[in-house]
Amino acid sequence: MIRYKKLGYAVLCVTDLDKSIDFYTNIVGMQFVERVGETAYLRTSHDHHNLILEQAPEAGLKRVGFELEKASQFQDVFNYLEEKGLNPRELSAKETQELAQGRTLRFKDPLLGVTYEMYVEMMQMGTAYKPTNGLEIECLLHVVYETNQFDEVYDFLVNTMNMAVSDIQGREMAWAWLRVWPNPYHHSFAITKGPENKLNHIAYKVKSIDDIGKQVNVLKNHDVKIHLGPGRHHPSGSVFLYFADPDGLTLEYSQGMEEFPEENPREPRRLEPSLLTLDEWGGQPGKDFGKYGKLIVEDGEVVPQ
Ligand SMILES: CC(C)c1ccc(C(=O)O)c(O)c1O
Ligand SMILES: [Fe+2]
Repeated sequence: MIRYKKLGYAVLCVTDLDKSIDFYTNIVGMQFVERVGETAYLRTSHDHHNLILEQAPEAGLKRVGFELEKASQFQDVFNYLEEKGLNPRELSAKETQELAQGRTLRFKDPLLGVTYEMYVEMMQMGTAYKPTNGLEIECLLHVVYETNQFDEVYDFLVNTMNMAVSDIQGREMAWAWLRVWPNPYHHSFAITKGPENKLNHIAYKVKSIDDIGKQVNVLKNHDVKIHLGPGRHHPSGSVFLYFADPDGLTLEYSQGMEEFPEENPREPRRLEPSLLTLDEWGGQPGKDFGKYGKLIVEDGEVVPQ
């Protein structure tokens, strides 16, 4: 049984690392930690990193890191993933030291090829996170895929990765919002049915509604494309704002998401597939919403679409 502390970090491949470091610090509000060669570490908390940016020929999502609830659980999770045939690999001491993490394992999503990592004891920085531009991010909140293997990916995330279902959408399910139980947030992962296997967006939780309002003006002043928002999602109840990073990847700022108790959580709901479910305030996503971002396989291959 996997028990998660949280969705800890994502690794994004970017085509111009300097430009992306500038964007994720000065526009998004993350704090730069360090750059080692073609890899940059950024944080939104005491953690050493909550986002890694890697210079690459194509933009997309390469890895997702989950922090386990307890270090004592690490070996059991390793054994469980091995039993499931996922071929986990424990990182060497050199690799974990580079990452500033304790014991860490990696395995590939058998359907989509993205690497998942489970780690414990990420190094805690001596100073509190200080937003670079005054907009306060609290954590990486969720990763969303579009997939043409919806039922299989759903089955894997729920029955193998042990994610809990918070809500689904459609008569024939076409959206699912999943939480990394017992972490309380409504979803740390979501999937939507579509023609491709790709990244849809990643979301960061901001501290207050003011951060969303202020960000609208920051984005306008810097000519950054706003895809949708501000608006309110019906599933999680959060207020959101979506915008494009320098490679066109869709990022979300989110505030006020529903939190679930560990004991006796409410049942998942089957929600109507309408635009008003996605935005109660009636917004329509721009044409580039969720359009860019490959799912990148660690050894360099791109997963077939
Ligand atoms: C991608 C869509 C528009 C979506 C829908 C609902 C929520 C939520 O309830 O929080 C999201 O975060 C989304 O990204
Ligand atoms: Fe989202």
